[in-house]
Formats: sequence, structure tokens, C-alpha cells
Amino acid sequence: MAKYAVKELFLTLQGEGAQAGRAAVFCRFSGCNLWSGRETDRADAACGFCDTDFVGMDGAGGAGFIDAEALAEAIESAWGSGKADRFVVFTGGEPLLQLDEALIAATHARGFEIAVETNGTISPPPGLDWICVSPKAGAPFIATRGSELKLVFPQPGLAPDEFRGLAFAHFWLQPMDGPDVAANTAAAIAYCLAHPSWRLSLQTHKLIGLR
Ligand SMILES: C[S@@+](CC[C@H](N)C(=O)[O-])C[C@H]1O[C@@H](n2cnc3c(N)ncnc32)[C@H](O)[C@@H]1O
Ligand SMILES: Nc1nc2[nH]cc(C(=O)O)c2c(=O)[nH]1
Ligand code: SF4
Ligand SMILES: [Mg+2]
Repeated sequence: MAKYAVKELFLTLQGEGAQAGRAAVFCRFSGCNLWSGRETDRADAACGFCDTDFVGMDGAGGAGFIDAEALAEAIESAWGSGKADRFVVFTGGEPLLQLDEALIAATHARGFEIAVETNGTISPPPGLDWICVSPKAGAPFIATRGSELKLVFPQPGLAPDEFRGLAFAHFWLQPMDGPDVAANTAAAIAYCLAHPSWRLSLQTHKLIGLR
């Protein structure tokens, strides 16, 4: 049986947060601990606003990978040859359900800086270069330190000031995409104007039609 289930693997620009604009291989793992990914379950899910299809392994570059070497090789091949500043973002779904020390070692051995996008419910393994934590209302909050905290806003029951004293280098509000994105963006702007330690994170890839 394959060790890693990957929905899709692609080269793009990181669209969000402090690394926005940077070339990166996105490795999107299948599966999440806060939603099955099925629309019929969304209303009952712990995380109900997800913008991502992470079910199965049928996306571009998606597959079951037999071991860390095989997946690291696919990541290297997606990056392409002859370019420095190698950067991989592990996301999902929830990447910390699958990302382990063997895969971290194998991608580091190929010269990649390693970032994760995590929902904060699982303690990150050692060795990561960049940790973006995006907590979810009502879910356990375990990963209370990292590189950046990116709060999807607004989430009833999750006030930004709960997080402000934590050990993160950057604090972002990212407007919740969906039917209310315009109102959510206005609310995030108003919050950042009134609380300047928070900055606005836009999903820039969506604005310009990038993946
Ligand atoms: C699809 S998630 C995958 C990683 C991880 N499960 C997490 O939630 O952080 C990637 C990023 O997109 C954010 N996101 C998901 N749905 C969103 C939405 N509707 N609007 C804005 N950001 C969203 C998440 O909060 C997270 O920062
Ligand atoms: N371009 C681009 N940037 C991103 N940053 C975080 C993303 C994610 O889905 O985790 C994402 C994504 O899906 N695409
Ligand atoms: S935790 Fe992340 S991947 Fe899981 S449903 Fe929420 S936004 Fe989507
Ligand atoms: Mg995304």
C-alpha cells in the first residue's frame, strides 16, 4: 500500500501570507481530520468553509506514493531543473496527518525549503522551515507557535485577540471566501485598520487565476 496519498502536485506561486509571490511546488495531501471533503457532510463538519477539493488522488500529479523517496523525486521533478531557491508547500487537506520525518529528510536532501499549511490541530514534526497555522473555530488548537498565524475571518467564536500574544512572527487575517467574501473582506480591512498588529492576507492566486 502506498505510504502517502496525494491529491495533486503542481508548481505555482504561493498566493497567501508572508511568502506570497514565491515560486513553490504545492503538494496537496488527500484527507482532513476536520471534514470528509464530501459536500453532503459540510454542514456537520468541524470546518465548514473549506475552499478545497482534497478527496482522492485524482488531481494533476496526484497519486499514491510508495515511500518518501518516490514523493520527494516527484516534488523535485515538478520544480524542474536548473533553478535555485527550491521551495515546497505541503498542504491538503491536513498535511500533518501524513507528513513525517522521512519525507522531511528526503525533501531537505534535495535542497528544498519546506513549508506547511496546517489547521493547528496536530503538533508539527521537527525540521520544518516554515509553519503557517490557520486555526478553526471549535477545533483543538495544539500548534500554538510557528512562522505565521493566518486566521480565516470572520469565524464566530474565534476572536483575533485570543491569538495575539502567541509566538508567531506574522499575524494575518484572510477574508473567508464564499458567498460573503465582499463583506468578509470589508470586515477584515476594518479590523486591520483598528488593530495594526494584524495584516490583511488576500488569496492572490484567486485574483489572477493561478492555481
Ligand atoms: C485548504 S487549507 C489546507 C491546510 C490546512 N488544512 C488548513 O486548514 O490550514 C489551506 C488554507 O486555506 C485556508 N482556507 C480554506 N478555506 C478558505 C476560505 N473559504 N477562505 C479563505 N481561506 C480559506 C485555510 O484556512 C488554510 O490557511
Ligand atoms: N497559489 C496557491 N497558494 C496557496 N496558498 C495556500 C494554498 C492552499 O490551498 O493551501 C494555496 C493554493 O491552493 N494555491
Ligand atoms: S481544516 Fe483545512 S483542509 Fe480541512 S476542511 Fe478546513 S480548510 Fe479544508
Ligand atoms: Mg488553496
